[in-house]
Amino acid sequence: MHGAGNDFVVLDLRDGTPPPDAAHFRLLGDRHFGVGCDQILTIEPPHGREAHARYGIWNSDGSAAGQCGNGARCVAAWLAREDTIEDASFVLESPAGLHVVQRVGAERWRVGMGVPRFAPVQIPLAGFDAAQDAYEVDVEGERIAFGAASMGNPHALIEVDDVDAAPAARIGPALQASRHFPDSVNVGFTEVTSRDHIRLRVFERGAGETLACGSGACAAAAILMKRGRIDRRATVSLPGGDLLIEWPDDAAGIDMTGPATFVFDGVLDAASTGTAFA
Ligand SMILES: N[C@H](CCC[C@H](N)C(=O)O)C(=O)O
Repeated sequence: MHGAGNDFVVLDLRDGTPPPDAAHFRLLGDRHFGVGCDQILTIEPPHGREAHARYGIWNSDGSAAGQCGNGARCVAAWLAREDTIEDASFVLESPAGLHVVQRVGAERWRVGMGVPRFAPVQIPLAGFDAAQDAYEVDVEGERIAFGAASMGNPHALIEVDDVDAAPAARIGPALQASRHFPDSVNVGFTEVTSRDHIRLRVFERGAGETLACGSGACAAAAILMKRGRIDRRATVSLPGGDLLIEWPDDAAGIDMTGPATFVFDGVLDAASTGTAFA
């Protein structure tokens, strides 16, 4: 499946199949020796009673993640088809919490992504005590100014004049390796084009630059909305497609709306996980 070009292998593990180990996740994510994807999404029985199912997120380098916005929409679409869910909306559980998901079109879903967090300790961002609209650190001899937020996973955002010319492949890994981000970080580069539209590229933790990052779009919009740079309803244009982000006020959760597309279905051989995927 993919969400605006951010592609996934979805593993339905609700039959009790044990999740793959990190090596298998890396193999699944490998575009030459495996299936190939940015992240693997595991579907498991929920821990609580409110949710229909729980999803886990594994980057293609095998590392675990706390949130995946594009993945949430794909899991919702998978479950709606697999379990023939007729309800207009239902609840999913992720490592970041509970999310109401709602089909708003043939292949379009709205996801309640929760309240963004800005305290350095919640991101985590080391070396700063209190939340700031902008931080500055030295990276590779360059002074980098950025905003930071967590959607259940860490995000840094750098404003640029031309997003196409952003040094994502250089500054992305350098910021990820910085002592300021003990859990690494997803690095967004954004160009504000109007009060209700931004362009965004994201060099993701554990996957490199992807065609779209849902939690990154939420974090970028929240940082810019908090700075007063854009309105509380904005379109985020990523290389793989557009996402609509709505954040009525600082205490509210963020709603993200965007596509979820099936690519193919299959069953992995028993040597790997013996599980269906799409
Ligand atoms: N690379 C991210 C996880 C995937 C997020 C992204 N694909 C999304 O749609 O939010 C991390 O390690 O936090």
